[in-house]
Amino acid sequence: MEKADSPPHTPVMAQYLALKAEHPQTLLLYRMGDFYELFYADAEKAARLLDITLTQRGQSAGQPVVMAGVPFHALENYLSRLIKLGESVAIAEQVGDVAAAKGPVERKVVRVVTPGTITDSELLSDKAEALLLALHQGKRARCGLAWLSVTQGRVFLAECALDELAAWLTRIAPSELIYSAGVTQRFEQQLQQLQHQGALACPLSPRPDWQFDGPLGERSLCQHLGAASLAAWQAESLHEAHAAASALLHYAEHTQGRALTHLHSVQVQRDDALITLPASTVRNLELVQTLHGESSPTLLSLLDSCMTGMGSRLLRTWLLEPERERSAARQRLAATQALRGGAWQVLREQLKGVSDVERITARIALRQVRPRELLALAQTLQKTEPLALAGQAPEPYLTDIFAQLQPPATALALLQSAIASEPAALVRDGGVIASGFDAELDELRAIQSNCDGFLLDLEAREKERSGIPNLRVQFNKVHGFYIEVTTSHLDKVPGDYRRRQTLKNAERFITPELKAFEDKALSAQERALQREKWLYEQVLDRLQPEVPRLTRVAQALAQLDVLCCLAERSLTLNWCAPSFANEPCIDIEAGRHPVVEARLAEASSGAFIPNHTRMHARQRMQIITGPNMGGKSTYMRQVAIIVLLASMGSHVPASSCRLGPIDAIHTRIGAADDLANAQSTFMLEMVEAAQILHAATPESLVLMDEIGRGTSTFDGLALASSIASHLHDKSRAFTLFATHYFELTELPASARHAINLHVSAVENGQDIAFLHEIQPGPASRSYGIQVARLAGMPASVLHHARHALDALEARAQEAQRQVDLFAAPPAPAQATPSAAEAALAQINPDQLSPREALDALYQLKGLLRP
Ligand SMILES: Nc1ncnc2c1ncn2[C@@H]1O[C@H](COP(=O)(O)OP(=O)(O)OP(=O)(O)O)[C@@H](O)[C@H]1O
Repeated sequence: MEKADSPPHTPVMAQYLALKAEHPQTLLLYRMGDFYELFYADAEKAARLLDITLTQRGQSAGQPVVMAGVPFHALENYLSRLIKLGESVAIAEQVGDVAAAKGPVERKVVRVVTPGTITDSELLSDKAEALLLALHQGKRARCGLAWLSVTQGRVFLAECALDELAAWLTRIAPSELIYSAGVTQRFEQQLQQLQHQGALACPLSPRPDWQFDGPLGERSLCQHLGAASLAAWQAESLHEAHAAASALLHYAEHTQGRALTHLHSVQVQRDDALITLPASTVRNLELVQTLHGESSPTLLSLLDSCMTGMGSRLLRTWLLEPERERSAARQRLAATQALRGGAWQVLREQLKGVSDVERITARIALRQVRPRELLALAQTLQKTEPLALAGQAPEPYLTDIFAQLQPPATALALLQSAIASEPAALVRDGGVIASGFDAELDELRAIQSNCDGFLLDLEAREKERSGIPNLRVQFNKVHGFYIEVTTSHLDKVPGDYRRRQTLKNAERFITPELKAFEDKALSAQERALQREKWLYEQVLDRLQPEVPRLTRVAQALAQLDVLCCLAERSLTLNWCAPSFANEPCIDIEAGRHPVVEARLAEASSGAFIPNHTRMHARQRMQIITGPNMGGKSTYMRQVAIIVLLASMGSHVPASSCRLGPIDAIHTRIGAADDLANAQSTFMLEMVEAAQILHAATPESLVLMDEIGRGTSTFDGLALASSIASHLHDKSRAFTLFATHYFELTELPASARHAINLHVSAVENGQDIAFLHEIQPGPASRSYGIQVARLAGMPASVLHHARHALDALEARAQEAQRQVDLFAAPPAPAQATPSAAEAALAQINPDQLSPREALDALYQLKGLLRP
């Protein structure tokens, strides 16, 4: 911007540019009076994004200064819009003394607001966590992950193989991802591809490579935990994750402008500890988003009746991170069962209006908390005290939760005595500290409030002294205190009056007594404000040691809220408690799809038809046939949803459910074209199916819906039959396989762990009615033309189709030739060895002298020549 021969920048612009140089990737909002200004390219970008006016003012370094600004009081509104657009914003405030400054007043970037590190309640969704994730490209196709929500104070670590990254990223769903600028180009492309595919819906920012320093990350984590090693957290050997943690902590602290003193725990997530839910499963089962990207109706939207944002966020985590080991699920079920007795109602009533203790606590630790948040915290802590006492329960998990609810007494007492009952929004406005908390503040305030009395008294005295009946003592911001005398009485003005201002019909005066009072009153106001700011900082200091206790209260509130929500949902929706078995099984009696059931109830369009599912070691595969619209997809999804709900420790929509160990839920459903990546529907279908065949184990649940339909009939049929055989023979996963290929119904004849099921429908003349019942055996036919009729297809087309169908069926019968789709294929032909390979096979290296070895090498090389 500054050319060699151009004049230098103005002092203000020089200061701005120095700050901007430290934040090149970030929009810099630079405080000037009542505005935050953006300059040059930032201004142009902000003008575009926020639709604010771009102006030019003056010149600096010989160039016009392009700028755009937002009023300081509307900052939060503009920030929230920028963050939603994925932008990061650095805020430079005036920190120096305006009066004392020579040249521009000192400014500093006090915080950087980024999508993954926001803490302001106004900018955060209360139902979802804002997570910052650092990703490290490790050795041998391993990745290190470290993530945190600044408002939670817990760091998560994980390591995974590169090909599992998509599933991890979908599950974590970060709001912002940082990675090293030194990763390979291929790695970076893969990340961008995940972003295109929707597995990663957040901004990606490269950070300097040196910040991804494993040993440094390990040391920083130890420091935060106050421990000598990470062994107690079983995190000492996760070197790739340590490198990610190093960048994570560096970045998070950089944005907050201070150390994260409230980081108190580290949790390692292992890929074998959680039930694998690949991105496609989360999408296909519409767990947290519909296929159209809306947040309702989904399983989460149906499940979430939590009273607090903390509860909603925890519920989402429980749903997306079910553990393979079932002790947590058992614990939650037992607690829910105890609450179902009636306590849930009372407790939920008390949880109403509870503030977001988790976020407020983090903001205390970061010293960003606002007065009204502290008031809300005090009110909540007051509530949790009786809650802790009321909730005596014989159930161990609940007893634990209630014990944690006991609020820290000192924190509560401090907040109650320190914070005014109706504090101003910001400390700088004053009126935040309660009266009675600090004698000096009370005294300064007394001077202000005695003001009115003194002025009335002075007015009366001056009226009497001067004999001017309409004399008035007043105050305005520009001229301060004055005595106003109308022109007609000017002759009576006493000699010690000094003129301050002349108006059309009056003169304004000051007296020595009034001047002395003015000095005292104005300085009292200024001093009271200073005192309040200081006291507020003192309160924050005294709250710091309480942060861990407050965090535990927050966690207990969140858990209680989720458990009460699960109790309420199970009663309202008539769900049953699942049980867990050690042997492989999925045994569901009268299962329902909860979201479809709710939709039917809402639309009053008939009752949901429950269906049973019986799968065990000797019955692992169901081949499901039947008409379109018959309910195959619904049935398969309902099984997966019930398995997932049971695994997270929720009741389930069924009359009974018994579940063996499950390590993953894989789904291959539907066909959404991936236009962004120019992958055809069929290609995508095969990619997903291939991933499943590689990953599925005998403890996995696999849903395959109409695999192979994206290509020609023979190709599709051939692929579908070989995929089914692989799942049955090799993976031996619990498989629900819905298909329109009748030929596949022959599989159970040769595959002893497979059975045929079909969805029932009845035909009445040309009409068809779906019964939505899963019944044994294959479907007799597919009713495609009847469904087309239901869809409103013109009668002439249906007539034509029916004729064509008759002809096709007749021809098929004539040409019927048994093809055994499931016969084992001959072994792939062995290629005959080449001359070089044959010669090589003859060589025994142990019997060769060095000379002979060299000769052999030349001979082999000779054989390679064309
Ligand atoms: N068990 C059930 N009880 C009541 N209604 C159901 C049931 N199962 C499905 N339905 C209704 O039938 C509709 C179609 O179901 P679904 O999409 O599962 O059919 P499908 O057999 O998979 O069809 P296609 O083969 O065309 O994909 C659902 O939207 C739902 O309204």
